[in-house]
Amino acid sequence: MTDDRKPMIECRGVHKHYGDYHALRGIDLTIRAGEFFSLLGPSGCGKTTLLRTIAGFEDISEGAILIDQKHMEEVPANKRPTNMVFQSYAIFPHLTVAQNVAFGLRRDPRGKAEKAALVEEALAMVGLRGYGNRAAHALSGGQRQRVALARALILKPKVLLLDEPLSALDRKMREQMQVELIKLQRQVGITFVLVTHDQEEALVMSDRIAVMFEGEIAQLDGPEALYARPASRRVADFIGVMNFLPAHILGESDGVATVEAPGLGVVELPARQISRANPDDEGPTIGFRPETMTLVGPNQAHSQPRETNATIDEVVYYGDMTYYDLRLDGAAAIDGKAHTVRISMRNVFGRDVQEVGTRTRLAWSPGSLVLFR
Ligand SMILES: Nc1ncnc2c1ncn2[C@@H]1O[C@H](COP(=O)(O)OP(=O)(O)OP(=O)(O)O)[C@@H](O)[C@H]1O
Repeated sequence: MTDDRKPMIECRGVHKHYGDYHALRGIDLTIRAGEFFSLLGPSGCGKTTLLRTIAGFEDISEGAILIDQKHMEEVPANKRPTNMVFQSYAIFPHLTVAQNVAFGLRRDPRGKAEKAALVEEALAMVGLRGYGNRAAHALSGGQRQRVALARALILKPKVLLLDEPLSALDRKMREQMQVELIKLQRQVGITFVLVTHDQEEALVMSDRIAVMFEGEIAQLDGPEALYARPASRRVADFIGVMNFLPAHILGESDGVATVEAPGLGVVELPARQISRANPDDEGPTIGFRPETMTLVGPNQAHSQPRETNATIDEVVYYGDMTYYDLRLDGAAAIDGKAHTVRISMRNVFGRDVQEVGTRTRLAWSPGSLVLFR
């Protein structure tokens, strides 16, 4: 899919050093106008640093950052067309909700009545219409974060930068706010850049995601591509659960690799299922997601092209789902190791959860495999 929306944020060869520490190592990135973009990675990977350099809270050591096609080198944070929402809501508990939101307009020359109307509009946007006179200290965590959002949006920035804005909320509230943030972003059309270490949150909310490790972007893709075709084992491991089996490459022609993997036999994988070379990886590996293979009962029909016999080693019941750890038949024959893989099955009415020790069949398709090489 081509995207002809204009670039809103461009990072060109951005490096950041803190003394001897090299926190950003050559970031090249274009975020388009109106995109919901996430920076995702483990603690310390540099995602917050990157966000803060875009905001202008940190200088960069090398490279360039452009916002709305203008160089930001000489532009201080308060003159950039960006606004930031922090993890800790940073609202003033002794002020009312409306006073907190109006704080975003403190340097704005408009009159009192006009400002009050803008405050009302911003509160309506975040679902807090009529809350203006409440005391901020009496709000719930989710409501406080809405106030912080309203305060950031009232200035109508071109870019909203969000630094783990939902991480202080409990799970239910977080999921609710995720959906509301998506709706809000569509409604206002502002470019959102979200920093998160929560892969599920990034998948749920983003148009595109940059996965970062150690100051570098490991992969930049849409959620589905990132999940289905991770560029390396490390990305695959960070985004959800993936099974890995050592693979033996028997041959390759016209971009199609013929590969043997323990328990799976010989498969042919086209180029789109082969992930780019990655220096971290140890030897060729086959990967697949737990939900791409299915347990089938002794007489049960299935429509998958391939089948492997297996023994159930472990069962973990989650209510809506069950995870099964399986030992694949024939797996040990190849390298003498018993390879276990994890399969997830949605629990449906009328289908029993299988027990440990049960012999079973596993139905699968080569189309769900990824080769890392
Ligand atoms: N002001 C600073 N001085 C020195 N080192 C810093 C400074 N700010 C960040 N760092 C280091 O840079 C690295 C990246 O930090 P950053 O906060 O960007 O990571 P992160 O991916 O956002 O992680 P987290 O989710 O834990 O905040 C870390 O190792 C951190 O210790």
